[in-house]
Amino acid sequence: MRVGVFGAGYIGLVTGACLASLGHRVVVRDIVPARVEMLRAGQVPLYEPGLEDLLRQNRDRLTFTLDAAEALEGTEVAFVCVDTPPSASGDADLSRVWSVVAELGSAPELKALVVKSTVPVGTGEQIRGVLETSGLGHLGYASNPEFTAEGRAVRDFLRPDRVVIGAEETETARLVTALHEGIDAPVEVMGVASAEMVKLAANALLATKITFINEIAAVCERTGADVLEVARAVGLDHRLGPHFLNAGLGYGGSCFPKDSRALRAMASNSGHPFQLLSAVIEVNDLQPRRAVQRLKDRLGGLRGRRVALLGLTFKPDTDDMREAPSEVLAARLLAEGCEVTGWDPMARLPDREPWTTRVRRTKTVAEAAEDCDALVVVTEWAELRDVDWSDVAHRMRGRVLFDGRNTLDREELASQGFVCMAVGRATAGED
Ligand SMILES: NC(=O)c1ccc[n+]([C@@H]2O[C@H](COP(=O)([O-])OP(=O)(O)OC[C@H]3O[C@@H](n4cnc5c(N)ncnc54)[C@H](O)[C@@H]3O)[C@@H](O)[C@H]2O)c1
Ligand SMILES: O=c1ccn([C@@H]2O[C@H](COP(=O)(O)OP(=O)(O)O[C@H]3O[C@H](CO)[C@@H](O)[C@H](O)[C@H]3O)[C@@H](O)[C@H]2O)c(=O)[nH]1
Repeated sequence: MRVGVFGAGYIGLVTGACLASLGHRVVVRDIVPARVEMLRAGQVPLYEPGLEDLLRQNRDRLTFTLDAAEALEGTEVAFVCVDTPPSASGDADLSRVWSVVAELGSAPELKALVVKSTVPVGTGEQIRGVLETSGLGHLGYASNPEFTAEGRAVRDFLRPDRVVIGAEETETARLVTALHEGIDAPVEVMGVASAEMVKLAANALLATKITFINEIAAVCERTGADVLEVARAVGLDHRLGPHFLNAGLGYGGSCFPKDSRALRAMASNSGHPFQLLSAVIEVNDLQPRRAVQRLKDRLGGLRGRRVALLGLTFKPDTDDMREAPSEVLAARLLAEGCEVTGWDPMARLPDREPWTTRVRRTKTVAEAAEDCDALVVVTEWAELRDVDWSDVAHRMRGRVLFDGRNTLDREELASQGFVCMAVGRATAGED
């Protein structure tokens, strides 16, 4: 089939490359000239494991354009993969989705519009109404939410737990199902509103699970229990499962924070105060702040202290800094009068943020740690396992290591002289 993909970001590029690998001809359209030029030159404007190879292997079936008409020429299905960031009110900003809808114009071969972007429930119905009034009522409409996680997006797309297709007409559901031929996963076909809700509900539940274990961790710290032991045994209950029970510095990224706020706003708009979700959002906002407070207590104040943040991205294996807990940590530490250094192998730092200009970024962990009072592991990059920690310890003026992801071997670190703080666990290496 010939497919047009609108948006060449994380989801658009992964969708385009994966659909091409399934044998479809794909035109990817973006509005940023530099992005399209890079893609045409065979470069990938973002880091996602496996994506560059997949784009290269399928370049015969993939083209990139700035021109909406070119993306629609001969196209049977148009995918909307544009960003839906939070607006000031917390509601999702759908302006980019509406831009794509406005661009559809007359595309004689177009059979269906498929929205992959995460949108509030009811968006599909609104779009269908607009298509109807603009003479495009013959187009099929589907919601096909995407569940890939960054860092494993290609694998998630090609081997998902399920494919969700929301469509009101059988023909559209059949068309979108056919596009996924070659993917071995259950296909759940349902109404458009339900499909839109599945995406928001899944993200909210995952965010709640993380927040729940972070709350348990806080109680563990006060009572002598160890959250790793607790989470492991709790997760063995097949009704609960072991996933998303890693206590840490809070969830970040382009989805959980934005989608939980959007679901809360949507619920409020419908007259239902989603109190559980409000609590999740509040607890998560506090999580990195709590870590700064603990560090302050440990160091006896933060003014004049030097602290290194190890890992800046919201999670490993991505360059994405959207809503990364490191931002709050850096901003808080700077506000408390610390000097802050930062190490990350991949982060694309937003150059307009005031905090990024005040954090000295280093190429190695050892450089970041030079003369520091404390280190904070913010992102559990695999590279941290290969660090020569005894060398790092000798470069520091203090010995505190706050493992914000419970990822390092704290007994070994303690034997090298570190005072190893953790989330939901006792501090190791105290005299
Ligand atoms: N990133 C993820 O892991 C993920 C996972 C599942 C769902 N989603 C959802 O998918 C959507 C896209 O997320 P993303 O992370 O890929 O965003 P992104 O910001 O990485 O990419 C969006 C792209 O769309 C382009 N764009 C904006 N307006 C356009 C237009 N009118 N026509 C064509 N292109 C346009 C932007 O220039 C940008 O390149 C969001 O709704 C997000 O919530 C994201
Ligand atoms: O046990 C855990 C698991 C995750 N996190 C944090 O949660 C955030 C999100 O992690 P993850 O879910 O792995 O990454 P995303 O790429 O944001 O993917 C989520 O958001 C996407 C966008 O909607 C969805 O498609 C995915 O299914 C969903 O997992 C990160 O900051 C993680 O550090 C924890 O703190 N503890």
